[in-house]
Amino acid sequence: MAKPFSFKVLAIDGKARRGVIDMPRGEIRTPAFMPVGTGGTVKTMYMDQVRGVGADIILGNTYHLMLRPGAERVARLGGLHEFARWPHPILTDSGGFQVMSLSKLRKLTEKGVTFRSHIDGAPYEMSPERSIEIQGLLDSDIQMQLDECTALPAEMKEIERAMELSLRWAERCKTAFGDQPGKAMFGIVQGGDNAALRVRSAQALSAMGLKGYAVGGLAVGEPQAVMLEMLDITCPELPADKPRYLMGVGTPDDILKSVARGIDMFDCVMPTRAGRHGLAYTRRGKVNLRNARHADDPRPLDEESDCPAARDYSRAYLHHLVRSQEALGAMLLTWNNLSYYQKLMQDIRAAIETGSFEARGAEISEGWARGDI
Ligand SMILES: CNc1nc2cc3c(=O)[nH]c(N)nc3c(CCN)c2[nH]1
Repeated sequence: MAKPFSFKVLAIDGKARRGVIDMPRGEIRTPAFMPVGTGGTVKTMYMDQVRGVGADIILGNTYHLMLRPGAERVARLGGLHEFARWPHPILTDSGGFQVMSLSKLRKLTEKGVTFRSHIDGAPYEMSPERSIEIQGLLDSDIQMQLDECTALPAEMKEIERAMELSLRWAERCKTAFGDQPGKAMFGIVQGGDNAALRVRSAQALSAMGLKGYAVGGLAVGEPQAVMLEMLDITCPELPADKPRYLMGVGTPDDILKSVARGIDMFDCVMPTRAGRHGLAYTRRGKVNLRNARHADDPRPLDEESDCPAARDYSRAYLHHLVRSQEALGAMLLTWNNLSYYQKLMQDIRAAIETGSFEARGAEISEGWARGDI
């Protein structure tokens, strides 16, 4: 690997950072939003469209790909980039979160987690070492440690146990990952909604000198205020010269407020999942195309957008597609939503560069509040 992994902070506005991650497969402009490509596909999108809306990196999932088509098979076929025809960076989640939220009959021990596939019930086990091995077979550029995400609300003792286990697993993942200059392994801060545990987790992970840090254990049902409070507590404990990735977040409002607290990377199924359910994200807020009020509306979603899905199709047509459950409905709305999310990130990056993040954020939020005429 010629080029090693590097992160540079180019501008700071308050606690918001504009940066760039440089990797052999390309650069990642931060703050960045990663479209979720769970099974090696960003559902209903061609990869050149995903690139076309401005995504620099997508997310893949160890859990899904190990079950189907299998990590060794993807490796035999040249790795995930070759398999899915996405030549740019890919971040893969480690599988722990997905095991706990999707699989059946799972058993968690110090060694790792054993579980049965939600697809065919076959038995599997996932240790920190196996998770890193699978992410290597996928040829993932940014690999996540195996962790245990505690569902909230939870007792402090339970949160503490999972946080400490995740720290031990971070050490094992660091050892298993070894020294791969062109790739990165990120640690994941746990600690639930408990300030002291969050600080302990962040400090212990920082001491491991990893290339990047995720804030996990959030967006699991807690109020936004609690999530933001945990960011206020956690971000200052993480190295300022390393990327910070808030896992599973979020709505456009979550993203604005989290960038303001020092987060650099996001992933969320919302834009893609909402697109498949008839929901459009626009600069004037959300539009539910299932609603009959759109049946005769000749206007596009956003005449000023540079995305054809937002500019060239009437709401009436989109309403028709959604009501008729036509595949094109999900395709156009997903395309619109990912385009809107990437435009939001582009606005955020530009605003931080010009020191106008707070004002621009207020303008963007007012656009949503004005609502869709
Ligand atoms: C939707 N909310 C949400 N919270 C998460 C926390 C973790 C978390 O604490 N750990 C890991 N490994 N993944 C998480 C994910 C999956 C991110 N694609 C989360 N998603």
